[in-house]
Amino acid sequence: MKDEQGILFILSGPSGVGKGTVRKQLFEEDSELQYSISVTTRNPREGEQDGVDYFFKSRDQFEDMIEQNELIEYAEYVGNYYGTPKKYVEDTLKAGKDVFLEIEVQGALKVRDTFPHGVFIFLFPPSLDELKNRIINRGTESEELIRNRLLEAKKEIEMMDAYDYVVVNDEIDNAVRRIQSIVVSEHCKRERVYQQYKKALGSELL
Ligand SMILES: Nc1ncnc2c1ncn2[C@@H]1O[C@H](COP(=O)(O)OP(=O)(O)OP(=O)(O)O)[C@@H](O)[C@H]1O
Ligand SMILES: Nc1nc2c(ncn2[C@@H]2O[C@H](COP(=O)(O)O)[C@@H](O)[C@H]2O)c(=O)[nH]1
Repeated sequence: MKDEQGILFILSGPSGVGKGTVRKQLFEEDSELQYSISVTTRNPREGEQDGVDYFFKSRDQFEDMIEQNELIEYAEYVGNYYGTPKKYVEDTLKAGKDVFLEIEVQGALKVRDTFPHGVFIFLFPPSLDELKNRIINRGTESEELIRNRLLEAKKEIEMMDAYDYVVVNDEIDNAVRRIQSIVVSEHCKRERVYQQYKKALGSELL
């Protein structure tokens, strides 16, 4: 028996740890989760598409969305805004489907306030050297931006105790398997709660 509401999963962690890579593989293998596409004011990277990777907006457009209360959370991260559209998340959860966010740490902590039953997963690098190598080798940021993202990473890693799960992204396949196990486990927990209620209320629920 499934809960009426879907479950909100939040994947977070420092820049370059592999959130996007792991999320893409997870979605190739798991069609049950719904990805919430974020809004950002940063410029598209080569190959990124509006409405697929992000909704790309100007700062004015983003600030209008803030004023109109259209975002569950937003953060200013290394000079650009990033935010999660409220309507898509609320409607999808209400329809009983699980929603998956991939966002940075300041924003994730704000989501806790409005979705205390969300499942917060911190993706952790096998080492800080490896984290640095991954950002550098991705080749999408200038040296200055890489330095700023690494400075943020240190602060972000300090916040990992606020999460429900920490998943090490040593190998992509391993990290995906771990997240899939979390998804299954969270469904089982909710199933168990339902069974307890069912037992307590007896035939009224049947
Ligand atoms: N397990 C892994 N082993 C080796 N390389 C990896 C692994 N996971 C991701 N990578 C590589 O690390 C780089 C950063 O990955 P990715 O862009 O997914 O990180 P991210 O956490 O989404 O970063 P950002 O927050 O900056 O968007 C990419 O070049 C990706 O191919
Ligand atoms: N607080 C939010 N953070 C978000 C959101 N969407 C993405 N992100 C995170 O921003 C950084 C930088 O992303 P990049 O694409 O420029 O590398 C990264 O940690 C993303 O996970 C969001 O809606 N809210």
